[in-house]
Amino acid sequence: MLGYVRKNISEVEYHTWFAPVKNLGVQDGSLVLGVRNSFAQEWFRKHYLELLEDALRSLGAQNPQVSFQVLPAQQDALLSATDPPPPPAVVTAGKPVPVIHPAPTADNRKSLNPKYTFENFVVGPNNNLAHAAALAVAESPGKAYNPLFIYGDVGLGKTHLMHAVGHYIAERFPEKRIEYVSTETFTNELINSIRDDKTTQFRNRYRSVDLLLVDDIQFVAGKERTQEEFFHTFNALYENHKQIILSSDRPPKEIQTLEGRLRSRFEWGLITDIQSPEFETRVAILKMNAEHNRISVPQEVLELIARQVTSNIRELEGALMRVVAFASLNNVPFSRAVAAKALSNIFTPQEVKVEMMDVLRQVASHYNMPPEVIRGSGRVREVVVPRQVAQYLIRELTDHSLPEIGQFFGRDHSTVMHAINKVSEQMGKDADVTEAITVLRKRMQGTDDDELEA
Ligand SMILES: Nc1ncnc2c1ncn2[C@@H]1O[C@H](COP(=O)(O)OP(=O)(O)OP(=O)(O)O)[C@@H](O)[C@H]1O
Repeated sequence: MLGYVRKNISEVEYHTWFAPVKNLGVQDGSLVLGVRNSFAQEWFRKHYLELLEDALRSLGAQNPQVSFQVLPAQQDALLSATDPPPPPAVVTAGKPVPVIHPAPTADNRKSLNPKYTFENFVVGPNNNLAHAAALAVAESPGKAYNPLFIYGDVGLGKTHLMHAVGHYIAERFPEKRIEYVSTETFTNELINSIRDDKTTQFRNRYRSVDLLLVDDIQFVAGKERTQEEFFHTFNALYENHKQIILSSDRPPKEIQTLEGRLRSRFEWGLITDIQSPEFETRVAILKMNAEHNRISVPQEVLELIARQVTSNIRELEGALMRVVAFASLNNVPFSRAVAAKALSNIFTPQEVKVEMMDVLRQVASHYNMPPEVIRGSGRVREVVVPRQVAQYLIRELTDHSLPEIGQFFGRDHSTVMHAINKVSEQMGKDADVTEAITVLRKRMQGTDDDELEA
């Protein structure tokens, strides 16, 4: 099947998407393929389903069916070495599928962040040109665009893309030498080599690589000796058709005090920029991040975070981690209100309107039962009381009308009215109901700082 697929798509696509796929066997007449996350799952459904079915047809299948299943995370860069190991195996049709251990990190990859791969890079209108150029370079290093110059503001994925090219080449050509260096490190190493009389070693090291990735090249501005050295490194690599990728916060023509001969070299290949991601891309990045950390965060919470943090992806990821840490430390479920509170230093909490779903989730968590049960048709007291509490709090904390609340619970507005009256009567008399209302009200209005921050 893979042979068929490979003949029909580019090598880059094949390596990006198909190399990590696992065969999980046949289930109910459908071939199940394991993919790394729900983003990949959607991508496969959209772009490769027909191709895969054709591949099966070419092998004689009459009515080919293919489905995709998200594999448990294997090696996630966001998890630290001390995190517990991923779940042991996926069980499909009764048979355990062994977990595939990642290949040992090759020496030439040690300076590359394992998370920064093409697969983990969300493509949107803001970065699709840079992404396409990086893929082209990864496929034909030294031939497509040399150098590739990627520029953009802080935290928008320049380093990620550079490393992705590095991983891609390292996987396909393990013998190739790859060097990733920040301009600052390059400068410091040069200074040390001059001090220690080791400039020959320094030169040999950088001039003998197959792929040189240099981050933040704008910092060569005003450093004459570094520019001189880099000029010779550049020439040596370029003449030998070795690939160079440079990142910067601005295009070459805007780097002040950059020697003309270097500037013109930076412009020889392709210059491409990365812009700030728009809302949908930000949500997709957050979703992917949450999945990598094996945390299920409701869509509306991801959207709230994506609306608040708009320009820097590193900050966007930081905001998600903050919300996750906050919810887990305070042992409360994810909700827009909790996210707003966790991020209250970034924006003011009153900007966030409490939604019916938020209230329901908080009530469900308080009573330790699934939200659907509270919203369902059960009539036992254990369910009726939380339902009435939820309706009471929704009326108090949101702008929704009785009919709207009724609709949310699949009931009539008079039932909601009855629930609200009932809870009002019990306040101050029934200890459990009084406590539930007090605790939940505080939590959602964000006034119990002491409790949440303790
Ligand atoms: N399109 C994307 N999809 C998924 N994650 C992304 C994307 N773009 C950026 N990131 C993530 O955002 C964070 C910041 O990205 P990166 O370090 O590559 O930014 P940068 O542009 O090199 O920033 P700086 O200018 O500070 O060096 C990283 O964790 C990276 O994985």
